[in-house]
Parts: sequence; structure tokens; C-alpha cells
Amino acid sequence: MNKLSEEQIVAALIDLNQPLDSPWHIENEKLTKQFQFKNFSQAFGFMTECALSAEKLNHHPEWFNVYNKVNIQLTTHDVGGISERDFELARTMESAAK
Ligand SMILES: C[C@H](O)[C@H](O)[C@H]1CNC2=NC(N)=NC(=O)C2=N1
Repeated sequence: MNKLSEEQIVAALIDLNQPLDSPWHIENEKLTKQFQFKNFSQAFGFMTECALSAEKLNHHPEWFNVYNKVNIQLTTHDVGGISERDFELARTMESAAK
């Protein structure tokens, strides 16, 4: 697994965001997005599905939940930056949010 360069991150971000209504962005060198749901139950259902995917990928999110909002920050601790794994997990999270 490799740490992506600035250029690679910009390209991957454009690709990731292409089909999405609300985009991911980079904040503090992490792949970041806030998801909003109807209520806590929907938010927690999303988190549960993401947790199972994260275990399968062996790649885990930093996240923060208040009621219907889930703030996600993705980074790869093993490489000290953003890797392809973060984009993979982001895509999985988008599927879980549908
Ligand atoms: C030992 C274990 O495989 C590693 O620590 C995995 C687990 N989950 C991980 N999750 C994230 N986000 N980054 C990592 O580098 C990472 N590494």
C-alpha cells in the first residue's frame, strides 16, 4: 500500500465525486465527508454497515456521530497519509448510504 501524492489524490477525488451529489474533500490531510440522515436509527444503520465493510477491508474510519450526522475522516495510519484504501472505503460508504 502506498501513500498517494497530491496529484494522485486530486485525480482520485475527482473520480470519487463524479457521481455524487455531495462531495468528499480533503481536510487536515484526510479524506472527509459529513453524512446526514433522517434520524439516529438511519445514521446508526449506516455506521453498522460501514463497520462490517471496514472489517472486511481491514481499513477503519475515524468518525464522529451526533444524532443524524456522521462525520467521517479517512486516512491510512500505516503509510502516514491517504492511500487507495481510503478511496475504497469511501466508495463502500457511499453504497451503504444509498
Ligand atoms: C494491523 C492492521 O492490519 C492495521 O493496523 C490496519 C488496520 N486498520 C487500518 N485502518 C486505517 N484507517 N489505517 C490503517 O493503516 C489501518 N491499518
